[in-house]
Amino acid sequence: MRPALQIDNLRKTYGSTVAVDGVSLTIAQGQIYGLLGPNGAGKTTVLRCICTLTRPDAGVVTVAGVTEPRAIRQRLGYVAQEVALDKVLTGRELLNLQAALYHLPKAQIKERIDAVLDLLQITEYADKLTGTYSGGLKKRLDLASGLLHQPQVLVLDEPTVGLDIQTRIAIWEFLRKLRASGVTVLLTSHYLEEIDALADRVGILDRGKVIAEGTPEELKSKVGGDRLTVRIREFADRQEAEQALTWIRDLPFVRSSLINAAQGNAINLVITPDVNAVSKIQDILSHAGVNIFSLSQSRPSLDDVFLAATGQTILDAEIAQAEAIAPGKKRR
Ligand SMILES: Nc1ncnc2c1ncn2[C@@H]1O[C@H](COP(=O)(O)OP(=O)(O)OP(=O)(O)O)[C@@H](O)[C@H]1O
Repeated sequence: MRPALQIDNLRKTYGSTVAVDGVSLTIAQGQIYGLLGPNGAGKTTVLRCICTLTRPDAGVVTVAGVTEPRAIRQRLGYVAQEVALDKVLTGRELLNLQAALYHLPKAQIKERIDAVLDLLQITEYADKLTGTYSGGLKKRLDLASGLLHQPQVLVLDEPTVGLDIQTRIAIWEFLRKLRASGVTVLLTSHYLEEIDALADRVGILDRGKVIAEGTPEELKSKVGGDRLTVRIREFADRQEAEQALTWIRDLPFVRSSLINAAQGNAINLVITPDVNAVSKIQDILSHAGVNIFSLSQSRPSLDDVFLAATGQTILDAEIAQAEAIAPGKKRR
């Protein structure tokens, strides 16, 4: 079957910054595809190139078989990370404006607006000013707006950032329903669990390149091993974590170890699965007089996939990026 979306060797630079460095992806119809990566990895730039809002320096974007920008826009809906809603308009007025921008046939406009309001369950708010909307309601209106012209592909940039957990789950459910109706969804997120829960396939971006691609299960099983996290205290200092690590890093079942600054200097171990590792480590550290705040074993996560490919966790990559932009200050 023809892919819903294909990107070949996309490249985009801003001055000396290479935002997207040769990205190629193929997304099958009716899938939810997740693009994961730390801040600054190039996710938004990839989406903007796909949606014809940014012209790439090189590469080809094909949406449902077409490459011409106007034809792409007809087949694709885009919901940006933050949409500046005009607060003096009602939801319905904004959708009418959007319908005009998409040149929807006049006879169909009311029916389409009613349909998307119903789909997003916001009919009762449609005639209220958007200035009074909550964050979740605004996002639903954005989604309604992106779906107004019945696109085959819906592209969403961080659709749940800043939303409370109930609203996030409601949006996940909605995206699953959309997939079931045959719409292809491409979304970015730096919430690992969101991509893991939602995406059929995932592309992990770092510094403008795809560093891993596949189903979440494939990617996680490829990195292999179980994860064991030891926390000496909730926020340990690095030195005491390093000291504790000397007691355990040479155990036969420990494959690799690191001290995770973003997790309060927790000790992260990759271990051979199916060993009684937790109790062994507990015994050794207790004998050594090392305090244990928590000790847990888990299967690899998508963050471990990122870690295996780049040597740092997504959060550490974001902290490093923030430091590079404004030394000594946090970006978010
Ligand atoms: N218009 C622009 N002008 C200059 N540099 C830009 C521009 N847009 C993006 N960049 C740079 O390109 C790189 C990739 O940015 P992009 O926004 O695509 O990343 P991202 O993964 O979406 O991150 P975020 O989650 O923070 O939006 C970053 O280094 C960013 O600073």
